[in-house]
Amino acid sequence: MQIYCEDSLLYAREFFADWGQLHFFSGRTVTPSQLKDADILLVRSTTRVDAEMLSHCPNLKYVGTATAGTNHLDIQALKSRGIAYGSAAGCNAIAVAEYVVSALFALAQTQGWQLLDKQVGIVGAGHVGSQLHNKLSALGIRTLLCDPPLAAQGDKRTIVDMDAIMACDIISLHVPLVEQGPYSTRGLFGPQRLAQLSDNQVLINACRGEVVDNQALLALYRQGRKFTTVLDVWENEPDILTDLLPYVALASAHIAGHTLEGKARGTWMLYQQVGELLSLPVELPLEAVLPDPELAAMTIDEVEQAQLAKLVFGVYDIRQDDQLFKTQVSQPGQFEYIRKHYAIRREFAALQVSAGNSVLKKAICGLGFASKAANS
Ligand SMILES: NC(=O)c1ccc[n+]([C@@H]2O[C@H](COP(=O)([O-])OP(=O)(O)OC[C@H]3O[C@@H](n4cnc5c(N)ncnc54)[C@H](O)[C@@H]3O)[C@@H](O)[C@H]2O)c1
Ligand SMILES: O=C(O)[C@H](O)[C@H](O)COP(=O)(O)O
Repeated sequence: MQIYCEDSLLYAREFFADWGQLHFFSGRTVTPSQLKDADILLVRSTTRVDAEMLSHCPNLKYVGTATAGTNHLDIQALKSRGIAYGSAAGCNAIAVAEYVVSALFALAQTQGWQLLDKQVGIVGAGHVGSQLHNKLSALGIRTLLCDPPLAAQGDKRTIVDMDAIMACDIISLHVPLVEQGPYSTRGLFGPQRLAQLSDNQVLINACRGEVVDNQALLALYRQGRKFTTVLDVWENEPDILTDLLPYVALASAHIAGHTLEGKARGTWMLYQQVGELLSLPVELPLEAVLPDPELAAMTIDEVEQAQLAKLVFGVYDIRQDDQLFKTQVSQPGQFEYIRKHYAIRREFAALQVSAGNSVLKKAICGLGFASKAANS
């Protein structure tokens, strides 16, 4: 079996090498003819799989993306060719939620907030939005969820509309890129909605760049508007609007989901899908490939913002990504370079925390850290 795999799939060799001949390719530069022998095609978000590409691959039985987003796959073309396809929904939801948590603690320090005074509006209450809601709720931070498609499907949680979201102190976007229809998200934050933001509001985009109109954002900043933005994703990646950089409080190279666990889980989910599709033995558990974390255990004795910030930054400090991005990304090729050479980042669960009492332990575990037994 010929398995063609984008070179950014972590642990592809460990999971797939026993099942066939593995061939690696580079996502942005791959040409359809390179994939002509593929039985199985495994990608991440940087490989576009469209009708033209599929027309060169007569043997293709399965296309999988080790990512949550699927907007780089032409689902209609896959269906009309009868090719099975799959994604890794939820693989990196913890990673993105922890990116946002780190952003909130970083902004709280620079802007002098108490996070408990803030209300966070979460747009898109799927895997990422729900993780974020759970983590913030564990700390007692108030959240609102907006997800009209889920509301229409009868989701039992309280779902608010965009007017309620626009009144929140912090707005965090976690929707897929939807091009058309009643729930389209392209330009969800276009010139009008962006202009409604007041100078003390925060907008976070860690979903898809095209959900926020970057030119409109730049125009508002140039007019002197002062609201805060955190951008992990950008319109037209990798050729992004670098003029925006000086105005963005925290900026990064579409790495919100790039924890080791998130990437490994994505590849492992495709391993499960191919195994099931072709009745192959699925024997390798995810844990078998993950290295032990190198993080020391930490102790906390109070649910106090500065102590929590130390824990969060001990695992992931978004300010380092921001600094690297802002100093390097304007040079040619650097957006992709930063992504490809991203440092190893673990999830909060990799850090064992000793907490002083049961209330604290509940908050710490709810945020995602592992709890260290008092006597160990
Ligand atoms: N920056 C990153 O590294 C990164 C990592 C993971 C996911 N993402 C992006 O984030 C998106 C969300 O990820 P997820 O795993 O939570 O996906 P998901 O499918 O679990 O959840 C998305 C939610 O958005 C809702 N939604 C769709 N249209 C909406 C609209 N117009 N208004 C409000 N809600 C709407 C859906 O009903 C769904 O519940 C992905 O599609 C992907 O594009 C980015
Ligand atoms: O949709 C996703 O899962 C994320 O955007 C994902 O982290 C993108 O990462 P990439 O595939 O580009 O490495």
